[in-house]
Amino acid sequence: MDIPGLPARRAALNLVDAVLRRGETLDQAAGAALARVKGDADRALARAIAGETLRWKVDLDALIDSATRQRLPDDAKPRAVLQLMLAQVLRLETPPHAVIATGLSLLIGGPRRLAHGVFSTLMKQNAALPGVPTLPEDVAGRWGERGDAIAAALAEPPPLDLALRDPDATAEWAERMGGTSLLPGHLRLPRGTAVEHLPGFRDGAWWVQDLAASLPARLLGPGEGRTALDLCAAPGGKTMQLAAQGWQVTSLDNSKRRLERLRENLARTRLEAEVVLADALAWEPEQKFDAILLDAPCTATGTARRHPDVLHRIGPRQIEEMADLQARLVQRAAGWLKSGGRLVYAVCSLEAEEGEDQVVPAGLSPLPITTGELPAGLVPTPSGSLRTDPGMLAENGGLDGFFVSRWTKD
Ligand SMILES: C[S@@+](CC[C@H](N)C(=O)[O-])C[C@H]1O[C@@H](n2cnc3c(N)ncnc32)[C@H](O)[C@@H]1O
Repeated sequence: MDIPGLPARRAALNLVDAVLRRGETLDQAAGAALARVKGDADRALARAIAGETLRWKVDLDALIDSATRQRLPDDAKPRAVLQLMLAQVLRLETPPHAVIATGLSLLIGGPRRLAHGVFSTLMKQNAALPGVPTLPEDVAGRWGERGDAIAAALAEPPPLDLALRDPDATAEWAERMGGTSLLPGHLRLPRGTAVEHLPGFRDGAWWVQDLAASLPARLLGPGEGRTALDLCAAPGGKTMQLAAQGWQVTSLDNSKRRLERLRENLARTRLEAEVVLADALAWEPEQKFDAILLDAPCTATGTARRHPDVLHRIGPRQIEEMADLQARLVQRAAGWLKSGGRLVYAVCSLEAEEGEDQVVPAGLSPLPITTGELPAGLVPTPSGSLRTDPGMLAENGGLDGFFVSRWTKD
């Protein structure tokens, strides 16, 4: 018989292992890792332990190394268990006795004694984490001078952002839910707010969408019945925005499972789109579009606040692979645009290869983004694109990292 709380800790260990050793995302790993954990609360606990462990891993390792005479190998199980134990005491305020009972049960023999010794030493020393997580060295190198501000934004999970189906009702919803708004149609609620119990969820009055993620569709403006292709559309955040903005939307994605979520989202919000399951690298449309939104698959490093796994599983190989796929998708999309049409390219990545370094596709020219189209505090780049990162708008709770360009066919 497992002691109470042990399945959640074992699941957290498996989640972290799947990220660090197999390069899976936390979401991909969740299905198998959480299968044996009963109850929403324990599943949420397993995810929280794994998330905080990955968010603070460099600092947790430094604490562990400060308390061992001989450095534990990176892949040693006692190190992995100690990371989880420390994350619980130092980040989730779990009492040490509960952490010891559940943590040490994941080890046997010498490793158990070793982990107990290291943990006790650190507790006696009142070990603490710094105010801001230390970025892994390669990540800090990539993010350069913005690294410190971004790291500061990673210290806590982000607030909850909602996109409202009816932007004219923003003030009404803000008052009803006690949130703040940084743009019409945007509502920000405190972090940890449980989504399903909020008013308006069942009626489809809103959907969860980070402020930065809401900007690409806004940059296509009102649709007035014209056609828009949402390429790489699932689970449909931007499809819903485009439909709500009056576009006649075709939503394409190559993931059947994710398109099912898009369909559920459309049904809940009572918005419409034609849904296409296809590979954008092979598909050919019957007619051209007035607007195309390419929210391309990417490394998603801009979402590190919510998905701290990206701090550990994204490197030059993944970035290059994605940049190459994005360039091919952009080139195909450019050919499907009507003359005078607009193409918005977006990635939730902080990597220049996926953003600033992507070239204007042949046959299109830049349609610069203007300050007036953005929330207060954000400005376009000198070349008229938009670059956001989690360290921006810090006093308002930050936003995800995105890169967005807008082009037009002359
Ligand atoms: C960044 S996500 C899209 C998020 C979505 N736009 C939203 O706002 O909810 C990228 C999507 O690209 C899809 N994708 C990846 N490669 C694709 C391809 N070759 N053809 C079509 N869709 C693809 C993935 O299944 C994923 O749903």
